[in-house]
Amino acid sequence: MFYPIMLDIKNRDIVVIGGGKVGYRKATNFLNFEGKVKVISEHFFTKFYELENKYDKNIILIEDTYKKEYIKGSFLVVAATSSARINERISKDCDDEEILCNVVDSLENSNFICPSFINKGDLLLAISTMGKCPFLSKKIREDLEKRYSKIDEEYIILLGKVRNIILSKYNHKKDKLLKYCLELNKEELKDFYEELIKGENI
Ligand SMILES: C[C@@]1(CC(=O)O)C2=NC(=C\c3[nH]c(c(CCC(=O)O)c3CC(=O)O)Cc3[nH]c(c(CC(=O)O)c3CCC(=O)O)/C=C3\N/C(=C\2)[C@@H](CCC(=O)O)[C@]3(C)CC(=O)O)/[C@H]1CCC(=O)O
Ligand SMILES: NC(=O)c1ccc[n+]([C@@H]2O[C@H](COP(=O)([O-])OP(=O)(O)OC[C@H]3O[C@@H](n4cnc5c(N)ncnc54)[C@H](O)[C@@H]3O)[C@@H](O)[C@H]2O)c1
Repeated sequence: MFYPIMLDIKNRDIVVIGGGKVGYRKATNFLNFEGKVKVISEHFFTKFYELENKYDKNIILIEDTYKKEYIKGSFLVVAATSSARINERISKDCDDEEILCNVVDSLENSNFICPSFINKGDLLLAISTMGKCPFLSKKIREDLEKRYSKIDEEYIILLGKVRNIILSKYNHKKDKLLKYCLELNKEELKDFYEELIKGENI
């Protein structure tokens, strides 16, 4: 069973082995969450070189065949080569070193998996099928993106501020007020925030 967890990967050493499209997707997500990513691969998908420009010191590309020394001391590993045999070996090496490992072609050899997700400011929605059908996770992600397209970073920050006022000043009717807030669009929520501050009509 895979337990959902939010992991702080800022400045943590993450090793991705395999520089193809799948390795690229995983590496990009780790970089966006401020991890330090080392990618080991015999060849690199061209878009990797754009990551070098964008993320500078947070990404290192090493053109080589996998060796165990590359994973030593790392926080997380992703085995994303096109060789099932090598991916399995990486998983065993990670077990020996007690490092968490995601193997992109084998659920059985993975002790963590990557969900599909939507991230807008401090809102994070993650979807997983426990590995049964990643394509369904992707489809649900796309549907949710359409459904919640109006939610953005500013809206979440504002909602956090409104909630703080409700909890501190109107705690006795917090359920009713929080429910009401979620019916408002961003502009209406801004007005409601002002009213809460002034203590009007609450
Ligand atoms: C969600 C997402 C996140 C991400 O990658 O970060 C993700 N896979 C995505 C896409 C995708 N993956 C595959 C296809 C082709 C269609 C198909 O086969 O279904 C597509 C669709 C596409 O690419 O369009 C093929 C595939 N995937 C896995 C295997 C191996 C196996 O099943 O054993 C194979 C067969 C490989 C082969 O050909 O041999 C395994 C895994 N893929 C997972 C995650 C984990 C379970 C997630 C869950 O619980 O749902 C898990 C277990 C491990 C992991 O990778 O962490 C990302 C969508 C991101 C987005 O766009 O939102
Ligand atoms: N989990 C997922 O989301 C998902 C999705 C699609 C495919 N897959 C699986 O992921 C695997 C990788 O897919 P891809 O499209 O990125 O493949 P790809 O062929 O584009 O890339 C694989 C990379 O691995 C490198 N490589 C191979 N052997 C190596 C070794 N011994 N040491 C270092 N590097 C090595 C190659 O140089 C290549 O750059 C596929 O085999 C497929 O089974 C997983």
